[in-house]
Amino acid sequence: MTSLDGTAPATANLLRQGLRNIGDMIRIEPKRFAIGAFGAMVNTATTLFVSYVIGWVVGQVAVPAYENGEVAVGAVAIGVAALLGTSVLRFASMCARRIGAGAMMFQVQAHWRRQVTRRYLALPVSWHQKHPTGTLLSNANADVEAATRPLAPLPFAVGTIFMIIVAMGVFVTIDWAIALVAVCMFPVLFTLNAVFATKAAPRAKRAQELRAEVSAVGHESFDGALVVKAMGRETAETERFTASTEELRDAMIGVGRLRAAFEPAIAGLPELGTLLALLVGLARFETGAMTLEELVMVSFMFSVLAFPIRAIGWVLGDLPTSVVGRRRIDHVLAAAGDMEYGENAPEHDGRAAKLEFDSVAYAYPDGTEAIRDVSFTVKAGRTVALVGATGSGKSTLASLSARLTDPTAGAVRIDGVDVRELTHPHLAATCSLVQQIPFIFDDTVRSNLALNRPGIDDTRIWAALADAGADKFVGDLEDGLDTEVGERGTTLSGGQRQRLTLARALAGQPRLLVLDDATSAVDPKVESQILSGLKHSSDAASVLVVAYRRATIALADEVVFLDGGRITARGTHAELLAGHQPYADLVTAYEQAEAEREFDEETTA
Ligand SMILES: Nc1ncnc2c1ncn2[C@@H]1O[C@H](COP(=O)(O)OP(=O)(O)OP(=O)(O)O)[C@@H](O)[C@H]1O
Repeated sequence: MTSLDGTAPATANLLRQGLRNIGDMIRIEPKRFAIGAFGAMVNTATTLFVSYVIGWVVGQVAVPAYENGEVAVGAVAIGVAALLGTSVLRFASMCARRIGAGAMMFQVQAHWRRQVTRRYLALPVSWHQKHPTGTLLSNANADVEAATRPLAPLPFAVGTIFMIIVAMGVFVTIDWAIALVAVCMFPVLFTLNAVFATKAAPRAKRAQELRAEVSAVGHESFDGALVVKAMGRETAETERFTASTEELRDAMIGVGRLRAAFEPAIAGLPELGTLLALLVGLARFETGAMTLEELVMVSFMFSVLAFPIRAIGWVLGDLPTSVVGRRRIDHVLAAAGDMEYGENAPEHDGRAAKLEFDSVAYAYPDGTEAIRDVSFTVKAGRTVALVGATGSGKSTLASLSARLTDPTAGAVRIDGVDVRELTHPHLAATCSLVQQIPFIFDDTVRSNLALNRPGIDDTRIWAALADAGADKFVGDLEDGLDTEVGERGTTLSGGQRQRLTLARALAGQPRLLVLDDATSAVDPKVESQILSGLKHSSDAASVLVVAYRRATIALADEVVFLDGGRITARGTHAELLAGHQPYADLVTAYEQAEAEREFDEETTA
């Protein structure tokens, strides 16, 4: 596909793209498609055979009975046996058709969903920042379902095409005039489809966009449910959601109306064909060009074609939506900006790692220059505090340390190796970033800490909990490590959640720990205990900590002071306090804010 942005495909391309999409999906699930298509073909063959049997019974039983008044019992028995046998075969083949179609569709859906989510995980943070979660959910659900919609009726439609080909062969051998009537049906069928596709494609595109929008609005409203409630914005949020769902409803009704006009027209075609075939057949019968048996058989064939031909209408009717869905999936799959990992996994002795920033600059995709010419080192086993006013670039530096993103200039090195050269497992095992907003999975405490990483047993989990100051509260939980913590850890306090995410990082025994304001919700005394414990433990990791509290900052071996994305001062806390006024002002302001907060808490308690 040339365009990957989910735009409405031109009508001329739609059929080609839709068929290519179907071809791709058949290549994904050839066996299940083969089962469904084989079932459909056997089913249509039995349907055609019934036409033949009925024609034969009319010729061998009904006509002699009418003319001579005698019933040929043997012929009746053969007819009944043939009809019963084909009924059994029809039942079995219909099962194969339906099972093959359903299994194929769900397998292909699972395939696309895996591809899309794998891609999401490979794409950089900058890509995710531009794509709302609701839209991503819509890509993985609504778009995947839209792309695979033609698969449900596909084997039936393939069987129908087979049926038409066989029927055409029969018509041609019986009489050219009857064959002509059948042939005339197909140009009408394709003209109808072209008209439908022209009108449906832009509507289908809009409907898929709106599905994504509804999903994004819904996700945001549910995610921010507490803010919505606290601010009394329920009505406004409901109206916002209602507006987008109503637009989606109208778009879907628009597509439905078109289908409602298209499908009956397709279904009506064979009925018209049957009528025409009867008229032409009668005329040909009277001239002696056709026998009565042939006339009955041909009329019956036209009438049994009426229903299956709808399956072609269903597939064609789903094509515009499926092409739009597939384009939206391809848009995700083709998204660029992968973070390639290197091949280097240097040997180490398990002791703390050295982190080095060498003339690092970073600009966000929108052009905001967050970091400029930053150089400093966190020596092995040392603690460095990053201090700076809001927006000075602290979180950006923390993200660069853990390689959530790459610098636009300069290099970040761990133990002297550029982080871009390290393998992903090596980097993940070496460096742990703990962010201010903790993310807790809807699972047990144990699973949240271990995250299926090898070698993390209960002993290590309890040790990590102790280092993070979380062992006591986890020990007090009714089910201990087996306690389910709810979605995003809703059953825990903010400070408890932060301590669990810190313990999760520590359980992996990283050699470099990056704390981005990761203990802000923890009591200041406990925070100091945790950080001084980390600093003094025997297997101490190097620590880069974004800090706001004086006690935390004072624990650091060195302070790096950031202003507007640049380092404007470095030294110990005492040196900067005495010699760098902007630093002294900021730390004093932090201290006052902290004192006021504590006073407020004490007076409200
Ligand atoms: N996703 C983003 N896209 C564009 N600009 C961003 C993005 N994230 C941060 N910035 C900008 O980069 C600069 C540095 O932001 P950063 O979050 O690193 O600062 P910070 O020192 O951690 O701030 P705070 O103390 O408020 O957390 C700011 O000007 C900010 O507006």
